[in-house]
Amino acid sequence: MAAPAPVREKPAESMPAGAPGPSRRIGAGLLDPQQLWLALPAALLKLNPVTLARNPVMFVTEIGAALTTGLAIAHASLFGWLITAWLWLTVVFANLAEAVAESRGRAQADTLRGMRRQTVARRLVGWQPGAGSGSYIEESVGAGELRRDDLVVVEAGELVPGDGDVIEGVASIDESAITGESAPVIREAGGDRSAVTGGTRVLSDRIVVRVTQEPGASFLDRMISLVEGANRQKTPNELALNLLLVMMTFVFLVAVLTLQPMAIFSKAFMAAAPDSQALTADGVTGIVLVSLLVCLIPTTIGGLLSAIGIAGMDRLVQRNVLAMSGRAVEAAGDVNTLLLDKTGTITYGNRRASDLLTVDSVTGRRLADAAALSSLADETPEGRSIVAYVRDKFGLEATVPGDAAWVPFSATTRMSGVDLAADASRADGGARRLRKGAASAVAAWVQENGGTVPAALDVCVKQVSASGGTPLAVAEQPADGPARVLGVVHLKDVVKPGLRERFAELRRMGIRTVMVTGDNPVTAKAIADEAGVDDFLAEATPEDKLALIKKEQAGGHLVAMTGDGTNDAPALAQADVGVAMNTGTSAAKEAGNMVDLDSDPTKIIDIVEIGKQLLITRGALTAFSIANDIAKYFAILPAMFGGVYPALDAINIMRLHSPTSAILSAVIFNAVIIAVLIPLALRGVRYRPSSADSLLTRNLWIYGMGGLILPFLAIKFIDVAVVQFIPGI
Ligand SMILES: Nc1ncnc2c1ncn2[C@@H]1O[C@H](COP(=O)(O)OP(=O)(O)OP(=O)(O)O)[C@@H](O)[C@H]1O
Ligand SMILES: [K+]
Ligand SMILES: [Mg+2]
Repeated sequence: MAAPAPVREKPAESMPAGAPGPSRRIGAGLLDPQQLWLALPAALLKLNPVTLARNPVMFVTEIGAALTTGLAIAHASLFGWLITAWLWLTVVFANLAEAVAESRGRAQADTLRGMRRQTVARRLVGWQPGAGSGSYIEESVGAGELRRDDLVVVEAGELVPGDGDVIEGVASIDESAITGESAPVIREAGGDRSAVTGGTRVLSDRIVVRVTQEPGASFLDRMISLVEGANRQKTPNELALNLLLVMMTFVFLVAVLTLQPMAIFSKAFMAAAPDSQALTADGVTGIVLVSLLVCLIPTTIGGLLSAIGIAGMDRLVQRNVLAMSGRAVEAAGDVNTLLLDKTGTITYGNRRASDLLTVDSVTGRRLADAAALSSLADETPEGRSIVAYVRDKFGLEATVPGDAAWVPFSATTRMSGVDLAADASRADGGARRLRKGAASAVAAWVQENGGTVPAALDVCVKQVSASGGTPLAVAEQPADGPARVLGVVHLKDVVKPGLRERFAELRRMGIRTVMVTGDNPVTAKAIADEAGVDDFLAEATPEDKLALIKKEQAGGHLVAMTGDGTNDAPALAQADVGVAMNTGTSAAKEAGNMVDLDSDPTKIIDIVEIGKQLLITRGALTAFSIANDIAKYFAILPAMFGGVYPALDAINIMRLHSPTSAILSAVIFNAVIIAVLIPLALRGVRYRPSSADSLLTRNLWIYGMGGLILPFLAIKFIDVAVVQFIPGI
């Protein structure tokens, strides 16, 4: 088997824009008028009151439009029909915003669905690791029939039939169908790069995969429903804002209803004043009241709210991040602390044996033999690399001894090894126990078993660690004597490039980066310095990682965690934003609430920016919406009652042509502003790295003031145009 190629290298600072693949399609945020046109049928379907009822502001607007339609039919007037048309347009524009946001995902969902081809799976029955070919049977089944824990074999040229973890073998895999990245990636048994995704293609070698999905619940299925926004749940923030909008709508509804007697009263008055006939015609009072209500309720934000949320998710998908919950996207906007796993996240994650260092009088051969023997059943990449290194360097072909009890690696013990029974066929055939692992764990094991730890171990460990390598101490215990240290294996890994600049950027955004690793403090420090993180936690067990997150959260911080390993899973689940590397294990991907298809730890910067932008866009458009409703109040009220209550003339600052033109202009503005703001809702307001608070305040001011001033100018302008083009208004 060929030596595994390094994981694809990928500059961390730039995304290859426009690279092929399903996730990079429409230019981010740009709204092409054709998109609006194509989304129109979907927008019209959304007029169905049952669907619209989920959006209370627009639901009330639709009821209003239905009412004025009835009134316009009963008492036909140009004014009545114009208002009715613009009220319906208001609802259609709001639906259009949501439909356009959804349509961007739909195109991608179609591409993905095309990939969900029915493949044939080669299911293994009765298979055991290392089993010979006669001991199990292979059967062909449709990929759709695979269940969790089924075992399948996939060979070069075949499609992986379902999501799962590699449990035997190493293969290079083409994941471009999912990630849009054409360079093949390595997937291998045992380590943190074991997850494979259904629909990807094995390019070389042969792997056995344990299926981790139930039918219909694959990664691809989840990705499809995600990009379609099919079962998008409202986030807690959205629900809170929605509640506020409902309350405002209710208050204005009551306010407008209580105007009804006043309106009737003023109608009697106005009937006496022959110059203001317009508002006294039959049916007009109802139309005016509905117009007033629709202008006062927060239609702008009510119409754009859901599009803002969908667009935020969509922006993530365009950067190859799949967010499983909208809540996580919002939390990302407020993150203060970022924890990163070392191996596989900050480094490429293929730790390989590169040297052996003996202590005291131990011979290199003896250390090599012990290291290889203790690794024979160690299916981690580290374990396999040790066997391969010893074979290549010493020509030693370690064979599986008859009676061996394997001790598998665990992140908690940080050791692995084997207990060998006496074997006369070997030169050193006595029974013995071998261990390899983190130096502190192995040293403790040696002491527990009657041995002493030589000073030379510390020297070797420091030497390896100082270079950023991972030292694995190797020790043995003969049946009749104390345990002793044999030496150290140097495992090398490579730090991903470009991290330093990106972590500096995070610092500017007010986010502290902390590397957490199971490795020793010296290695951790070397890698932390090289990568430029703010802080690190070494010799961390999965429990330590979890505890660190809980501690940060107890201090009121929102925590993001990026990781790839099964041992990161509890922490990924606990974090407010848990980003799993796509190269990682299924456990990690299931625990987190986001998956980065590019496995780029600095992607969190984009995620945070998108989260902040989402929060700011929503805040800004809410401020704008409420401010411009206030302005409309000044346009309509004086127009309605100015003739009856001359005192109202004081607030009639707009001096619009006539009561009817004033009301029509306000309704037109109210509808058009939704359409005008669709691109902004989809693209998000401009974002520059700086603290979220000051940004939010600044935007609230800009959009609040803008929302207050703009309607005065725009309504005045529309009024002039209306009078110009529609005589008799
Ligand atoms: N196959 C193995 N056999 C024995 N010991 C190992 C093996 N792999 C790793 N170790 C030791 O256990 C320690 C913890 O490894 P683990 O992969 O759990 O780290 P981690 O917590 O995921 O942190 P990171 O991935 O950031 O390095 C390693 O630093 C190493 O000393
Ligand atoms: K409004
Ligand atoms: Mg790890």
